[in-house]
Amino acid sequence: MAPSETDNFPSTPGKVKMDRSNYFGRVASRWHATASARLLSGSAILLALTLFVLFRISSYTVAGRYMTGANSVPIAFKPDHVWETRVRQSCLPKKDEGLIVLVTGAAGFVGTHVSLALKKRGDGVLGIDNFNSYYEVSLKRARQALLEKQEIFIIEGDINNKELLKTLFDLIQFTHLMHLAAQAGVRYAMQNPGSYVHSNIAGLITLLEVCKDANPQPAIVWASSSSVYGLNSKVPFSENDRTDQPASLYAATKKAGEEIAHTYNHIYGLSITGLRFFTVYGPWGRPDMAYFSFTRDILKGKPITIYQGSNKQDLARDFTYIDDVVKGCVSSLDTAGMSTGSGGKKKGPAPLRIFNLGNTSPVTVPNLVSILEKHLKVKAKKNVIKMPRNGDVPFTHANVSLAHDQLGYNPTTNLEIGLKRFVKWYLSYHGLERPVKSRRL
Ligand SMILES: O=C(O)[C@H]1O[C@H](OP(=O)(O)OP(=O)(O)OC[C@H]2O[C@@H](n3ccc(=O)[nH]c3=O)[C@H](O)[C@@H]2O)[C@H](O)[C@@H](O)[C@H]1O
Repeated sequence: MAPSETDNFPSTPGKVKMDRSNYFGRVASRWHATASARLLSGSAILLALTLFVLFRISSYTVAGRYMTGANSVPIAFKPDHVWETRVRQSCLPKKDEGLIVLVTGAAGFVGTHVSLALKKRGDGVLGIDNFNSYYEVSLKRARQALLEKQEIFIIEGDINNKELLKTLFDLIQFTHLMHLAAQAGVRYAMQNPGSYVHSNIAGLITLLEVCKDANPQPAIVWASSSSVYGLNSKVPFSENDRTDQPASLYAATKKAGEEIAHTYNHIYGLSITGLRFFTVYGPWGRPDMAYFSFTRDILKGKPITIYQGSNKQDLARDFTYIDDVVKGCVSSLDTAGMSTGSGGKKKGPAPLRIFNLGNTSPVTVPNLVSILEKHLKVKAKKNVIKMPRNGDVPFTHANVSLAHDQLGYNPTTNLEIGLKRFVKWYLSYHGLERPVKSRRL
């Protein structure tokens, strides 16, 4: 029977339905055409099978030794002598009473800076990072090289790998966990929601499970986010303001993390401090953030998109410089107080804290762009559009009195100075002495 007209329409856009009878006829006639063709097809199948087996073996070996990617299932982990020695050396404090800190997300922006600061003052530091490809892996590798120069070892592994974490905690008595590994980015949550659940919820729980079983338990400091304030309109944001109206899945996972922290503190006596970071920026920063991607595009002469709120209001952020945030992190570790449990059992109440780490002076996005234009000596091509419904909030503004009182936190870097340092780093990292292809201001 002749095929009807509709049979030849694509079933899915881009996929064309095959005329099966003709297809098999064509394949059959080709198959019987010559003996050499048969031989060739046989070899191709054999080659494909060999390659498949080799690929399976090699991916098992690599993943088995070093771990798996962000969304894969962790598999067996076998440490060797060299690996153990590197772990022990990295964890060795260089001063009496030095902390021994496991830093998750150590190849990330904040993780790199915190690891360096701790090592510099003589603490033992071990990093763990899964080197996922959310943004340029080359930047994470460059940060890793920076840490290696200071004898900080980063284990390539995922925080969902419980076996790997248990191996580490059996090997080393960590006094503290600085948990900075996360799926960051507010808007990306609409594209890849699963990665937020994987890292910010499942990964956090895996870590807490291992910490509560450790003996002694470490004290934990971890990165929450200013985004938990969501649609809260009371300014400046204080720690006891509403955080039950998240505007993005990213914010919702960070808020969930705060509740999960409460549970583990309550049941197991883990000392836990959550830090609400306010749009942290600076050298070695994250390419997905506005100040970084704007710099890249302005230098390339590409237009940048600036979002505007309702009634054409400019969006504003309490941009916070990395050095100030690092001081807040280190001070949080120093003041964390002990976990009280052992063997999975709580022995008494332990600290449970939340702090804002912001700058206390919001700056609008157009102002951020003006400062960048000045430092880059290039005029930006601006495309101003209404803020899409993408999880963004109109503004953030931190009240940091609590962190000031309890951590001695005192941010001192304004956006003008912080961006100047960032631009200097950006140009030298990319080997650009001064902007090229630019329209001078
Ligand atoms: O404090 C946090 O907890 C979060 O801070 C950061 O989120 P945000 O404050 O959203 O920073 P960022 O993306 O740099 O956008 C800055 C501004 O530029 C605007 N923006 C952005 C992109 C663009 O193309 N145009 C634009 O106008 C945009 O609308 C916004 O007004 C971290 O990424 C996040 O991981 C989390 O840590």
